[in-house]
Amino acid sequence: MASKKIANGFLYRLLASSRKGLCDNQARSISSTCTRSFPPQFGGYLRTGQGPSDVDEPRFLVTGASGQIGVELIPLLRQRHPDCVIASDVRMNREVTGAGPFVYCDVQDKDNLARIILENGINTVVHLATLLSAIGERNPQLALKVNTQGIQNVLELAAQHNLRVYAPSTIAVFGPTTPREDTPDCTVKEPTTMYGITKVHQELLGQYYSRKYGVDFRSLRYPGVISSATLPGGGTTDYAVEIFHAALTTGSYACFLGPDTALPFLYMPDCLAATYQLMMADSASLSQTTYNVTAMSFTPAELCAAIQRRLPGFTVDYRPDFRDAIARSWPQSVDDSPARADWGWRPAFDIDAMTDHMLTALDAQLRAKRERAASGKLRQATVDPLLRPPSVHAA
Ligand SMILES: NC(=O)C1=CN([C@@H]2O[C@H](COP(=O)(O)OP(=O)(O)OC[C@H]3O[C@@H](n4cnc5c(N)ncnc54)[C@H](O)[C@@H]3O)[C@@H](O)[C@H]2O)C=CC1
Ligand SMILES: CC(=O)[C@H](N)C(=O)O
Repeated sequence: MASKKIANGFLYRLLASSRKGLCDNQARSISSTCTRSFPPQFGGYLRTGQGPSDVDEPRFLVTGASGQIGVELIPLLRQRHPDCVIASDVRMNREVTGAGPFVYCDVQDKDNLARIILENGINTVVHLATLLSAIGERNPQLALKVNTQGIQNVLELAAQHNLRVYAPSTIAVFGPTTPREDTPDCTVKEPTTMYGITKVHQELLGQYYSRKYGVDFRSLRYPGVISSATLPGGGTTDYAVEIFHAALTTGSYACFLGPDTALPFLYMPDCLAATYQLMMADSASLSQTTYNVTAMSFTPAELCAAIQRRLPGFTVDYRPDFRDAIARSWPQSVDDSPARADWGWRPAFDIDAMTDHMLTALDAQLRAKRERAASGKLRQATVDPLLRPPSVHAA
């Protein structure tokens, strides 16, 4: 055991030195060869827990589980890893809490986080707790606190207890000085929002803990995520979800972005597929800790036209507010070729496939809601979390 640790420490130094000269974000996670140990001089509560990382089966703690991504990622993880997923948040969401264990966890409270992790034999943290871009601009101090303290606590505990960490990043790490078309992974990152600043901090910190302590840290830089199960939590890309609800309820929508503000997007089944694929990927295949992923790019006017082709009476009027300026500081499209090359990422939904499926899924939900309201019963719709349409990006 001792000699294995020394060998790993040596391997770590060797890898670290051979990585000099690479772009930071291209530097390979040392966890590929050093997943189960970290430098022996690391102190604190090292190895006082249950040693959960000695078992192969992942045991997940998901923070921020009541949000847009968590509500759909939790059922997928529970389907694949029965009895191995604990959801947590500072607010309850019946869709998450109703179907498995849920604990209250404010990610700013490191002791409580540590207690949940150790008492439940957690070896993998899926860190989703975040304040998004628009809500973050309304309360930048809170966004700074929650977003930076949360990831710092998670990574510290990961180093101390040998946990794997998946924490999504965002296209909000890019800013007005970044090339806006086909934005690569490794480029200028000078965001203008507090959310973006905290996510650059997260990306760099994850990379640092990976290199220095061997933490298996992985991240996807999501674009706007579109989904039908729950409303998004206060971002700039939320219009692309709200517009579908409006199309099926009132038949008109007041869009807070201008008609020609293009952004990249992912439909939730693709987001879940990418997330799970990266989390389960062989670490030897990963050449960086954070990857761009994308499936489509469109403007509000293009999305409106796609909906109008299916619902001809639908109308949109444009009332751009501060979120339009945020959106215009982000990429219009991103280059995700490293994700495709390293772990075989391929999206399945383009704008038409996504629009068809969103309208069908939301319509079914609205009907079910009306039926439930009429009968006074509570029933949950079940969806296949990794639903695939006829492949549109097969090449
Ligand atoms: N939904 C999207 O379009 C995108 C999401 N992402 C990333 O995906 C992750 C999840 O995002 P969403 O689910 O969309 O966000 P969301 O806003 O829907 O959910 C975030 C959750 O975090 C919880 N939370 C807030 N403060 C907390 C605290 N102190 N302790 C514990 N929980 C707290 C909230 O209650 C909420 O349920 C985030 O890291 C976000 O940056 C990245 C790009 C796009
Ligand atoms: C792109 C994101 O990170 C999020 N959806 C937001 O708009 O803040």
